[in-house]
Amino acid sequence: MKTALTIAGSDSGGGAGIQADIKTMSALGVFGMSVITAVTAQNTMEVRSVQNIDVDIIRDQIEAVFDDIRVDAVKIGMLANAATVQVVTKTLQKYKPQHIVLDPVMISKGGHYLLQDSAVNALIKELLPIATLVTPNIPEAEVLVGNAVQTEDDMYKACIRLREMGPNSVLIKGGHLVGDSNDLYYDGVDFHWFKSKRIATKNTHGTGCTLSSAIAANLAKGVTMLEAVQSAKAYITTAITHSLELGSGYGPTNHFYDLYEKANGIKRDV
Ligand SMILES: Nc1ncnc2c1ncn2[C@@H]1O[C@H](COP(=O)(O)OP(=O)(O)OP(=O)(O)O)[C@@H](O)[C@H]1O
Ligand SMILES: Cc1ncc(CO)c(N)n1
Repeated sequence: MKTALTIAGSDSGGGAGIQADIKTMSALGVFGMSVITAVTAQNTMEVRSVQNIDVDIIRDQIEAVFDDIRVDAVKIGMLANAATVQVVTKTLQKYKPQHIVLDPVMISKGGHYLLQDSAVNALIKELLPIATLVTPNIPEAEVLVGNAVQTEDDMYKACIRLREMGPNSVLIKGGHLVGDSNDLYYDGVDFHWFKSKRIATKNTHGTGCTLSSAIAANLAKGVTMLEAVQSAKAYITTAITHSLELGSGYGPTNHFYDLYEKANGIKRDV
């Protein structure tokens, strides 16, 4: 069985973070493993409090997995602070996984900081250069490139700038723009739009986590990056279409695999 490792924060509400990642990996038939960087007390409405995990146990979790189990792809989400960014980078450099999908999580939908401002530099200087793919949303892309990203033309420019910062490829997600929900991919040679109509729902908690985990799961199965992003976009679109009316805030996406299978005529390959 193919495997994927998520390095991210826990969301007690189950819609984002580690929980969304492992649900996505399982739905796509990949064995999910986790390194927890922070524990958030969170629901569909808010992040109430956060306990960051000590860097020693973060390093130990990564080593425990890699020293024993084959890791076909890594997904990185919430990293909380600069010390965590540094220990994750250093430990991954030791094991050199083939695929690292970096979702540069910064702020929750409710406005809570999930990455300290002081950690952004470390993320740019240390982690971006070892990423196979970086998947910022619009506000994250703006922070990383240092200027506004509001139009399609801005998205092209930001992709080029982000690629110069070191990752092999870039996917800027358009979920935060008005109009359709189109994501722009760039690998240094070609641009590619992954398009979907905007689905009229407030239940989009964890969409970024789900998308990046689906990409990592697909890469673990050995498809190309373009194919991995293409089918992950189909997966997230189905998961949002059938998102769940749970809680009073931003409800979670739906990882019921049969929906994805039916919507896309795809058969489970495990
Ligand atoms: N209302 C929507 N309809 C269709 N697709 C959407 C919608 N909202 C987001 N998406 C898609 O979901 C994926 C995640 O994008 P988004 O910009 O929401 O990420 P994010 O802000 O990092 O998510 P989060 O922080 O909740 O995990 C992208 O492929 C985006 O196009
Ligand atoms: C733990 C965690 N990671 C990521 C996000 C972003 O959706 C969140 N809300 N919580």
